[in-house]
Amino acid sequence: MTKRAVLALADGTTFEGRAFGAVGETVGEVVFNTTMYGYQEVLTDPSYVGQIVTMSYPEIGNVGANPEDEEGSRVHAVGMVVRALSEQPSNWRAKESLDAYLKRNGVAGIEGIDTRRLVRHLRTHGAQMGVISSEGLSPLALVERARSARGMEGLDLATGVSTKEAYTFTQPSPDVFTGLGEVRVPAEPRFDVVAYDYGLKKSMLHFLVDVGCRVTVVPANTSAEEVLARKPNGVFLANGPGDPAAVKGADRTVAALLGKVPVFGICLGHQIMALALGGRTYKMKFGHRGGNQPVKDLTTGKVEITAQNHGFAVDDASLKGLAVVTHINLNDGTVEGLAVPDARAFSVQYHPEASPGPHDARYLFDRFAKLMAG
Ligand SMILES: NC(=O)CC[C@H](N)C(=O)O
Repeated sequence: MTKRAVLALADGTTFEGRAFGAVGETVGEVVFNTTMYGYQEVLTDPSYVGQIVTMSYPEIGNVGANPEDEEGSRVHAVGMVVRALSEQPSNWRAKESLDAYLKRNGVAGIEGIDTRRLVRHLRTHGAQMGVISSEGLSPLALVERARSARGMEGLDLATGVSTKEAYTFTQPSPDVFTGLGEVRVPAEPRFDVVAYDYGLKKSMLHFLVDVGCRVTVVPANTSAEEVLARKPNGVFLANGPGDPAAVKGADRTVAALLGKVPVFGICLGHQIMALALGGRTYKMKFGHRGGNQPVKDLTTGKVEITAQNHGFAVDDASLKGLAVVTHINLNDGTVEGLAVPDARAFSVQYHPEASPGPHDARYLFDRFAKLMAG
């Protein structure tokens, strides 16, 4: 039996649909993702903590869910909005339907929504707080609830999802992804890398291993001294949820590492690196989420199609004299990458590990390996 559900936005817009996944109520920032596949990687990416994800592609759930495609240890998004939910998964890797998967993870979804209208609305009026509820409250009461919910700015969510203990990671990408022979993993690791876990995606670790790293993952609040005491060949700054400027002490810690060891940052890691250099970050109107964002590598002139998931960005002007902008987004001109050659440090706002998305930017992991090889 399908239950009626409502999606209410803080600006007063409401949508009616049917509940799927866990029944109940959830509050989060309503954002949209334009990727056509990979909804399970999206849902389990810890960068989506506190967010309700709208998939702009209309048919979602077709390939069900399976354990290998999880990027984090559970569903981290707090809600999901889709147009047409497929109840009959058709894929040899599927273990359960998307509906069952969300139920088991305790996350609420709403289907039957005009996601084209919703996405256009968010694009025009900006990402905003919203509520999904199947508890029979009036849409007006739900709008009130969305209005009084706290937004993303100033929220340190990374510290909460970071690992509590350090651990070592040595597994290359699973065969299902490398079976085409495109990746040759060195027999022996060549580099010891410390990875700061701000809410990392598993694929990043696999890709580091693929280029010859033995990775030690450490909690977000690990001091620079502790990291340097491990004598790593390089430090990796991972992705993560929330406002980069709110991650406690991270900018000072990274500032203390820059110049002492090669550094590579992705997404939240990139934003934290910019802050560590003295730059600024700001909240975007609706962010970039999807697998089709064009980015130009200014160092080679090449354009790559990239996977992205971010709601904050680095302020270009704030980097003047502090770092070189190496990549820009061709849709809106925002900063997509920076480098500090003297410090052997670089970072990108987008996701070279894709998952989901195109693999055009995989070369960046090799770039990091080359930097460490000296
Ligand atoms: N994927 C990420 O690391 C996201 C970074 C940050 N939370 C943002 O929204 O911009």
